[in-house]
Amino acid sequence: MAPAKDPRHTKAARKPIENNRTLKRKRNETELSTITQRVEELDPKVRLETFSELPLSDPTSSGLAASHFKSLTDIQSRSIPYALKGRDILGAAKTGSGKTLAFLIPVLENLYRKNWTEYDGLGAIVLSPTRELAIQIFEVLRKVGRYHTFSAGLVIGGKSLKEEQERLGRMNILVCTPGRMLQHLDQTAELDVYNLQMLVLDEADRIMDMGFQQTVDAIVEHLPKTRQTLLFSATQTKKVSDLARLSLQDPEYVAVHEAAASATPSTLQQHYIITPLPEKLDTLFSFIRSNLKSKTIVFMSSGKQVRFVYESLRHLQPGIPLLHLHGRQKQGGRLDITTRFANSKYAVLFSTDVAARGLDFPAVDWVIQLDCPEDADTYIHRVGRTARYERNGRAVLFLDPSEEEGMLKRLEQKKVPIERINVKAKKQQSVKDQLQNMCFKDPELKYLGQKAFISYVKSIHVQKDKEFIKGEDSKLQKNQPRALRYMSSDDSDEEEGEKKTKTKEVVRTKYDRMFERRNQDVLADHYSKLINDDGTMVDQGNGINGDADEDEDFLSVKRRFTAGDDALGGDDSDDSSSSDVPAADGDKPKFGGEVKVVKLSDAAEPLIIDSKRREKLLRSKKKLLKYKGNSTKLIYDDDGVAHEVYELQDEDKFRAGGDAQTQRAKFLETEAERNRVADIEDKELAKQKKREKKEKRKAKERALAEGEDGVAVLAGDEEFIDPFQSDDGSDAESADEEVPKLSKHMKHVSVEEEEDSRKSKRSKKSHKTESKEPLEVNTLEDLEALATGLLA
Ligand SMILES: Nc1ncnc2c1ncn2[C@@H]1O[C@H](COP(=O)(O)OP(=O)(O)OP(=O)(O)O)[C@@H](O)[C@H]1O
Repeated sequence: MAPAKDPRHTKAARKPIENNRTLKRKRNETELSTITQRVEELDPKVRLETFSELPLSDPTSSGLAASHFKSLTDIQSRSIPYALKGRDILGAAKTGSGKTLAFLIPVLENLYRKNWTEYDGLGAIVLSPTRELAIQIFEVLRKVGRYHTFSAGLVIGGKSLKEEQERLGRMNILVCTPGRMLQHLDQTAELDVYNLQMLVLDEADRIMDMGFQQTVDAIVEHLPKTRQTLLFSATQTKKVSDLARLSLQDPEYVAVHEAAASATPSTLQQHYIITPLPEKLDTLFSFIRSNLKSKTIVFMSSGKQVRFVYESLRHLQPGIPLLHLHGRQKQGGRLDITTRFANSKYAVLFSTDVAARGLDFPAVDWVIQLDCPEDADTYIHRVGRTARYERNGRAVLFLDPSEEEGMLKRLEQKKVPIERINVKAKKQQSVKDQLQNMCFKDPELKYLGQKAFISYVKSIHVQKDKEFIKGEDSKLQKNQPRALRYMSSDDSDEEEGEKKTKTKEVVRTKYDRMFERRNQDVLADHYSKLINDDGTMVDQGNGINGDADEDEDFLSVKRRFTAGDDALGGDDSDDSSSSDVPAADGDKPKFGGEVKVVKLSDAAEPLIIDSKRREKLLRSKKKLLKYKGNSTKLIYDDDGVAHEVYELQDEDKFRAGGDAQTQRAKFLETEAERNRVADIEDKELAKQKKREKKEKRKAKERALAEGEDGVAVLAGDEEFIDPFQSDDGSDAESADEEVPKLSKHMKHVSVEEEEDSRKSKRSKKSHKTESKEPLEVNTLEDLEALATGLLA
């Protein structure tokens, strides 16, 4: 007997399904053509008030409604119509004014109207300068784009390249950081950008500045020229050269705040206080104590500053949760911190400029700038973390007397209204004595203080705008260690010290005497290396100059150095003392130690070296090839003189091989095949090397485990972290893969500090033997949990 037919498969049953599909397709086609027509008819000069007035697709409209977005902000109503019409945009609007939707809606809509499907490949790239901001943009995209069928990916590193590579080929929209994007464009065969329709740069001025210059230029080289480009920032670049670099076509400049009285939100109250360097921590602590029911971000100039201030104040237990964020933390930890801060009602977040741009923490009450920002734009972005989207907020800038005039002038030029206020003397608390005691008791803290001081001096030294620091006296004063000053309990001593510095007399403060006592603690040696007899700083190997704690953001304060710049006196033969701290124009580096650059005089275009990490990267042959231009095939004649191929070839013979185009195509084809084969071999080789390395590491770990007797070894003097060891993150990737070890004596040490310590120890093999390695092994998660568990 023939089996009964599944009723769903009968002709009669199939018909309605097909009808449904056809109907749906027809509906979609009609919807598409209606929207397309509405977009064509849209007059971008007419100010619309609500999203419903815009010609948007159903999925976008539903996504906006589900996310409770109804009315348009100024920048949205002025830029979205142009962007929908396919125009390139230069969008500038105050912080917190809704720029993210101003570019995400056109991305979704323009791809939708083009009927973009998974088979069309990558349609749009959104670049963000930091990982945190990329994550945030991606979240907004997921929210408003939830009813679309596009696939979207977040490419920010932190995962294995391979894992990301496998997925990239299927993506329609990518939100990414420039470095990782370029890595994929260079290495991921599955990533095809030939069809790319849109490129978006959020915080465009930052992405276009010198920290990212090379990367962005290299990314753009990969992309098709005919595409739509959208640039957004609160502080926008209008430089023709920048626009040319991105091949912008007749861009529409939408500057919402250009005509406004101020460049910052009107709901933001801005003040500054004059607080000499030695009193900053007292003032900060007093401020925190008086604002326990607030959510505050405190910005500082470097990761080391952040760590020292965080550790110091944590020990003082001000009575509010403290968090800290800087670029050298692991990705997972950073994400955890931003999420915790976002979800906190009351907390203080100490941060570098990694959190200065774009981050949309809800309900931040105060932004404190403990260290003066490098320029007025950075000021604007930092204070923009509060008073977002019509909310109120307050910002206080701490200025050393030497910084007042210069900074105020720049803020005025940028239309930033700021008023001076004074600290109430009654509320001012001094924490000097407590900090001094803590530093005596806890060498870790003292060490952090020293590192913070070094990085502070360095941040002043590389400050682009030298006018901030006026006159030699103020420079001297500024260069005095904030952290070290806290170790002196005697104010009069300190003042005296300053006066004497001016008259070049040698003063022996209590603090000096303290360090003169030999073997007082593990840092005695380091201190004497650090401070010369005359009290000036000296560079020790990788000391000040090689001490690279910078996150991506910090790169931006460095001045540009082109390869082969004679004024630098670079010597590429010595890697060990290479530095990312450039000398003042035409000057010798201030703190001794030579500034080293890779010489690339034969580079096709000047190579910009603006960070140590970049310098290292560029030492790899593969990377360097990029700057050498295309190679040319040369043929030598009988006299050994090199000629271009065509010079020696007979024209008739050449023509016999077919026309130039065919020959070129043929040549490219054979070369591509050759490369493909070579590529496969290379990859196999790389895999094999990786396997061998892994096996070696495992064997080493096994040997170590067998040698352990379960007793933790306390680090002695010689094992202690050398402050002059570079922790520039050059081995960050390998460190990521390793299981961190925690020495039991380091009770309060943070995860990153532990990381630094491990790296230093690894590179200081001569100072220790295997058996002296700290024995307690934890997973990274354990360590992070431990670090966060230590929060006050
Ligand atoms: N049309 C809107 N209606 C209501 N809220 C909005 C609207 N557009 C944006 N927002 C909200 O305003 C806040 C700030 O938006 P967004 O982060 O896009 O600002 P921004 O201009 O990019 O700021 P920044 O310059 O600091 O990067 C967000 O919380 C966002 O949800």
